[in-house]
Amino acid sequence: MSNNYFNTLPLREQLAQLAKCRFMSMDEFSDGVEALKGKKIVVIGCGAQGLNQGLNLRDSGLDVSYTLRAAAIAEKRQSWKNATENGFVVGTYQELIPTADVVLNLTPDKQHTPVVNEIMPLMKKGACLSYSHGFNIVEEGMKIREDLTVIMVAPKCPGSEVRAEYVRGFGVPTLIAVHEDNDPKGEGLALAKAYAVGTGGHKAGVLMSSFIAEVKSDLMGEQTILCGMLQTGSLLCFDKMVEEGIDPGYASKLIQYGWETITEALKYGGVTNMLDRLSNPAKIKAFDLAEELKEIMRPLYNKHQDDIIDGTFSRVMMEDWANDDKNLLGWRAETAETAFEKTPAGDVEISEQEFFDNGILMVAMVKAGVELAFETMTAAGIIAESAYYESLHETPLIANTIARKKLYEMNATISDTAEYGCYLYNHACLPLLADFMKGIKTDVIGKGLDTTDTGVDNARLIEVNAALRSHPVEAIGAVLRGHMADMKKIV
Ligand SMILES: NC(=O)C1=CN([C@@H]2O[C@H](COP(=O)(O)OP(=O)(O)OC[C@H]3O[C@@H](n4cnc5c(N)ncnc54)[C@H](OP(=O)(O)O)[C@@H]3O)[C@@H](O)[C@H]2O)C=CC1
Ligand SMILES: CC[C@](O)(C(C)=O)C(=O)O
Ligand SMILES: [Mg+2]
Ligand SMILES: [Mg+2]
Repeated sequence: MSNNYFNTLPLREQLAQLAKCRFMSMDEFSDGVEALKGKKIVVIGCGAQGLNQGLNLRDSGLDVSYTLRAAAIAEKRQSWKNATENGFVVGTYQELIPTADVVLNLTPDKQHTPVVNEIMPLMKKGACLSYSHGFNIVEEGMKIREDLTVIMVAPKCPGSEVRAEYVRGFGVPTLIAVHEDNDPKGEGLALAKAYAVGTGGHKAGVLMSSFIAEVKSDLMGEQTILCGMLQTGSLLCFDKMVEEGIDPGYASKLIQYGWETITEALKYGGVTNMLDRLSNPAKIKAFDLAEELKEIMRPLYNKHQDDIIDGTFSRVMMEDWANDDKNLLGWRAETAETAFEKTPAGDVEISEQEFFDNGILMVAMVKAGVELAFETMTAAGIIAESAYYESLHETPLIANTIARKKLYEMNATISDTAEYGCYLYNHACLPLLADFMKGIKTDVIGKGLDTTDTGVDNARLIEVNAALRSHPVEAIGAVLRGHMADMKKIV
């Protein structure tokens, strides 16, 4: 029976845990991966995070092997292929867990309780168990053997991009935590820091966080701006363009590659830079559309955050787990049947600037989603640094997956937990924006403003520019991006 750990805490402790967030300076990682050198790291699960984190850790000089459930080995499943084709040792729980110094639990959240109950008896005394998301500890109240160290190293990024950014010589923002109930030898922090260096996270930024702060922000970011907004925006923008007579192939390409292009500007220079890429009339138009979108969607963002904080979201999702993922699988099938997903990107040239000029509504949706998610998280007690990584910085990393193979790739790469939350949001947001979309024409999605006159009212432009620059996500973003010297250009 799950026992929501967060809900057992007094408000005072809940607020303290939500506010746990300290940006760690680079010199705190001067020991590199030393704390993990010579230790046997055994990863359970070779999926999105498992494979990509393992590749990074091995490239960082660490001893990594995979333990998979017997069926995965016997049936040579994709996870077995992922591990063996990349030259990793693969073994059963009985073969590898007893020798492990550190076990990385990178199985789906739905499986954490049975998996941890199965492997815990096999773990040697004083070993370490690691998670990349706090759901099992916080939302299910999992209790871990007292002699085991429990840590979390959570990349704020889809598994595929954890690897891609590492290979580029960069990394992805990462939250680390040591479970206060399980740090018997006081080595949890050293292990978590070495693990973060091993995945390359220290090059992008690492926050000293808590299991609670990570869960309550991660669930919010993934359900709203990161996956939900991009899914809803893709479907609404595509259908509107086709309805208005835009070539479906062009519409498909503008969206599939547009999110990546416009959010690359976001990654480098925040919301301000993204809007500065528009002409002055288009910037003002995008600003006004975003203000309208924020007003319409704010109650939905608040509901998602409220349901995450009080455990309603987790309870409802776990009911679906108990019902064999009926909703998750149904919504996944529905998404596959959408016109956007079924229309290949056309063989048409779209310049980098054209994605901005013809995607004014997409720019507005990203602005509205990033700002709303940031505002809602910080209002719920999440600290600005964490909210920035979970809203603004991760959006382009999700957009990279859509550029590869549309919503299919995004939903296949993110966790099942995130996918479920994305569909939940999409189901609520599509009807919520129906009236708003009635007023949308091709000047803001598909064709661009039909004027060559780029004149604007000075006072209004000054007001818009000041508002852009004064949003709190911009201030914290400038500081955190200042630590991202190794960030590499993707588009
Ligand atoms: N996906 C992402 O980008 C992110 C995920 N996370 C977190 O990382 C963790 C892993 O998620 P993710 O990488 O998406 O997972 P995936 O669904 O991509 O991979 C699941 C892996 O676990 C194995 N597995 C599934 N069920 C079981 C089971 N009952 N027993 C043993 N192994 C099992 C699968 O192997 P097989 O089915 O072949 O046996 C596969 O190897 C989660 O806690 C998630 O919240 C955190 C940040 C981002
Ligand atoms: C955005 C979804 C995510 O939290 C992630 C990639 O960070 C997940 O759970 O997959
Ligand atoms: Mg996440
Ligand atoms: Mg997540």
